[in-house]
Amino acid sequence: MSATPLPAPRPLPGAPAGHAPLPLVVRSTRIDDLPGGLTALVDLLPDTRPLSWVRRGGGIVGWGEALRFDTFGPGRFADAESAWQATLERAVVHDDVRLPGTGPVAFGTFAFDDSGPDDQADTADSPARPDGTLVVPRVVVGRRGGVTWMTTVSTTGTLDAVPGSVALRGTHVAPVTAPGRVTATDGAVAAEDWPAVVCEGVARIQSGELEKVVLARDVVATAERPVDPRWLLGRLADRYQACWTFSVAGMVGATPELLVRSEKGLVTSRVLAGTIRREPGMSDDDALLHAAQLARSSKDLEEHEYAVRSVAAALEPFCTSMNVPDAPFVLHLPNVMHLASDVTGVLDRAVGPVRAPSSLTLAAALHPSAAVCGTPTVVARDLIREIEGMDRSRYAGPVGWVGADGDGEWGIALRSAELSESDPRHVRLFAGCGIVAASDPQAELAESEAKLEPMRWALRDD
Ligand SMILES: C=C(O[C@H]1C=CC=C(C(=O)O)[C@@H]1O)C(=O)O
Repeated sequence: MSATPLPAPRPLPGAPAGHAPLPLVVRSTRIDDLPGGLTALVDLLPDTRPLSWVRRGGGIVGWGEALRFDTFGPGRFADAESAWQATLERAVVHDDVRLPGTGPVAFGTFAFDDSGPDDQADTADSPARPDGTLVVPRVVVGRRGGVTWMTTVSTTGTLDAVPGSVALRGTHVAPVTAPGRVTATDGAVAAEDWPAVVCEGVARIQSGELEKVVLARDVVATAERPVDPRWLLGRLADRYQACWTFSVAGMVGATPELLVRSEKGLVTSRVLAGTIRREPGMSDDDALLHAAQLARSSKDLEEHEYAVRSVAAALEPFCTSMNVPDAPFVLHLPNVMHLASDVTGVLDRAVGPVRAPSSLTLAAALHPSAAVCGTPTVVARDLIREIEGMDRSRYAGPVGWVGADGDGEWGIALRSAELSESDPRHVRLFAGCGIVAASDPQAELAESEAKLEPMRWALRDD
């Protein structure tokens, strides 16, 4: 698919045809009547198109669409950035809170690859699926430290009359519905056939064509009832506390991997690669033994090193100084443990035409890291296209949010699922594994099952 011109934003309600769009009027105010707890934010969400970026009870959730931009092809990031900048130019902002995530905010989700599958439809009946989506919600509720706020976005050119807390009390949220019985079937490549795909990846690496490739598979889950994204979000936010629980335009998950956070000139990336399974019910002592085994595994350390190098190389041009840890730590999650490195840098304010690059621009520069693609990047991406046999859609692409000053947080959409637009009972779950010369295909299949566990568990009706 080729780049298409920047799509015009959907017409604003209240905007007279042929006239310049009305300004977006954005107001953030403190609110103080929200209970504490890991799911307090996601519990506020309505069932339709909920937006979420939540971790350890903090973060932001949103609902309603004041504006939405869909972008396509290789220009998916740049077009979204231009649309966001144009939106900000006509925004009138009253921000009484002034924290990261207050004021105007856009949630986004982007496809892994910049060329969709050849057979992707593009007709009036079935328009092409966008490769990037930015949504400016009508309402955002956020929490950071002890401060909770609400942002409202008006497209009628006037300040909403009702202040945050009052508006929140008046919000009616439909009860969350459980999915009922869920059955899972093979996705594009059957589980039993997937080791052969990994075998091919290993053979290409051993032949010297490349050093690492990340290969993924999908599973299709069908629920008895339409899947309520809030069912998934509440369970994930509660259990996967070290992860960022996200929901944007039908892409839902709890990712442990932060592609980039940009905040007040400091950039951070949590790089993950190298995995060991954590069996259900494993004792803390056994978990520590497993962690030590992972930290010594040369195969996992090699996988990790490629990922760290790719992130450091992509961030370097934007930074005046950087800290790249010499050795990873082990991140403990309920289902797996990962080798992890937090790469940090100080943003060079002089880079970029007018001001420092936004978090979205940084995410675009970092994507795809070797945690989800491979080394060298282009060879790995081509091999994925050639042998993976699956449309990744937005799995392993950037997902997160950007604010008015460009600061924001973008994760990699892992441990994720894509809700079907056409049948709300259908969900695609994804998992992938970094493959190096020493990878064992059956062990990678088992690892992919462990990585599917969070979404399988989130879909469970118990
Ligand atoms: C590609 C995925 O995980 C990446 C992140 C952490 C560890 C990984 C690994 O050990 O292979 C992967 O690089 C996935 O969860 O689908």
